[in-house]
Amino acid sequence: MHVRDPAVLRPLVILISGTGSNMQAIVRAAARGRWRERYGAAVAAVISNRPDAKGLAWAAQEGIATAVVDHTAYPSREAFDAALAAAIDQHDPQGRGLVVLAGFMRILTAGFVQRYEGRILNIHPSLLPAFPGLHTHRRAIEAGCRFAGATVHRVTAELDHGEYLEQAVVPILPGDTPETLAARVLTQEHLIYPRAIERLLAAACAAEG
Ligand SMILES: Nc1nc2c(c(=O)[nH]1)N[C@@H](CN(C=O)c1ccc(C(=O)N[C@@H](CCC(=O)O)C(=O)O)cc1)CN2
Ligand SMILES: NCC(=O)N[C@@H]1O[C@H](COP(=O)([O-])[O-])[C@@H](O)[C@H]1O
Repeated sequence: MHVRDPAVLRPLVILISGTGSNMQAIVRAAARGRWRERYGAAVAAVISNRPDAKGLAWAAQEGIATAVVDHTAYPSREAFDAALAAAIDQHDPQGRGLVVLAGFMRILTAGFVQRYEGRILNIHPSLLPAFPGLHTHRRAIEAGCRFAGATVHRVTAELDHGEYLEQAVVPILPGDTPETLAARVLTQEHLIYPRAIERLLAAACAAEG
């Protein structure tokens, strides 16, 4: 007898700009952790602002819906964000899911952030509040830091400023380059991002059923 898949009440729409290794870690964690059965959650789509994002092909091979909203095709941030929101809403028409930034490299407007009222997550490759913005690993090394890491946080209009949900710390080793440090941090990112998402899903289920 075919058992109907449980309804997806909480779609996860993942935004990427490149490799999408965090997206892949989330997809794997969702399957391994049976998020659909346990929380009514599933990765509904992977959307990129860059047509050449390698993560799109991986997601498509997994049978996940993909889309490109190319930021270079729009005259303003507001126009891009409006097109991005329309693409997201196709996969979460009830607005009950999460928008998961995973290596997504565009600053979102305040209007976009307000539209998703606290349902946008991001992973940032530093121990916030240290080193918001770009080139975090080079900056940490140049600052002589002994530790680096990553932060999962809620997205606000202010860059890399929202509530922290998870953090991971790694040592900066003698001779580290931005590339060697990035690889060490990325390993931890792949652990804390799925963990943060699952905690939010479990809490939402407990609160809403
Ligand atoms: N409103 C917000 N938007 C975004 C946030 C946020 O916290 N609030 N997080 C970022 C992710 N991010 C760091 O974690 C980040 C991404 C991109 C940039 C940036 O300067 N982008 C440039 C373009 C860079 C490029 O295309 O390579 C830009 O948008 O002009 C800074 C931080 C995602 N959005
Ligand atoms: N400011 C955003 C940012 O720098 N995000 C960073 O992009 C890298 C690649 O992610 P990916 O392998 O998941 O595409 C990750 O280290 C992520 O923290």
